[in-house]
Amino acid sequence: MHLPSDLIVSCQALEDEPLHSSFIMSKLALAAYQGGAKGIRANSKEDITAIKQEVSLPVIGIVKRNYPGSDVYITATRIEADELLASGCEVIAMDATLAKRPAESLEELVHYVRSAAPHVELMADIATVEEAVRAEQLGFDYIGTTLHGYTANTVGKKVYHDDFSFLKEVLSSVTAPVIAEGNIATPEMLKRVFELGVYAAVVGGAITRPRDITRTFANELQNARTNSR
Ligand SMILES: CC(=O)N[C@H](C=O)[C@@H](O)[C@H](O)[C@H](O)COP(=O)(O)O
Repeated sequence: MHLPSDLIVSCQALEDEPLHSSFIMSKLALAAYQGGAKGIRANSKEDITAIKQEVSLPVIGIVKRNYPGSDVYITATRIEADELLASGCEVIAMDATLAKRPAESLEELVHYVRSAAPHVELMADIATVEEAVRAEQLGFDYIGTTLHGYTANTVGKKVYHDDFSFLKEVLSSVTAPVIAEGNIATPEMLKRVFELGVYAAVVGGAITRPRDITRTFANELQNARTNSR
């Protein structure tokens, strides 16, 4: 397996984010590496190429792109898969929800990548247990909880709710390695998901999105001031 059973740090900043820059993502990846990350998750061929010049960690690659008429935006079609195949990433992650896709079916996309690059592993970004089970049937190498809380039928849910009850359900429903991803906000949460039996965990915003981190501090202060009035 390309990914170690360890901490993976997501280094992503979209166009509307202040750190949007492949150079900055490469330095965030370096900081993550120096801090102890054993893998990186990154968006776009450009970012992955820059990151690969800075660190030699395995990379989970995605391409986020919106298509009209579909909610699927993480590696939605073979166009994005081709970009990732050219990026040199070790693992390609893709939306593996049951949502309507803009082009080929999930099964076709898996088959396409498998035939084009048998050495590249596949991670399924799922939102429900049903999707996790289907992803296992389709032969994904890893199943990630990435999209739980981000699809129409799971909106508002968080992976950590109820002592990670969704994660526990996924873990008991599949035998493929499970990756906890989404809203892991503290080292204690990271420790907990490994206790529960995940193979690996991806932490993003809590480490690499300073605007969001600042907001948590600012909001806490704001709330304290409001409550003391
Ligand atoms: C839902 C979606 O599009 N998630 C994306 C997937 O790659 C990223 O924006 C997240 O940062 C990543 O999943 C890590 O999660 P968090 O940043 O919460 O630790």
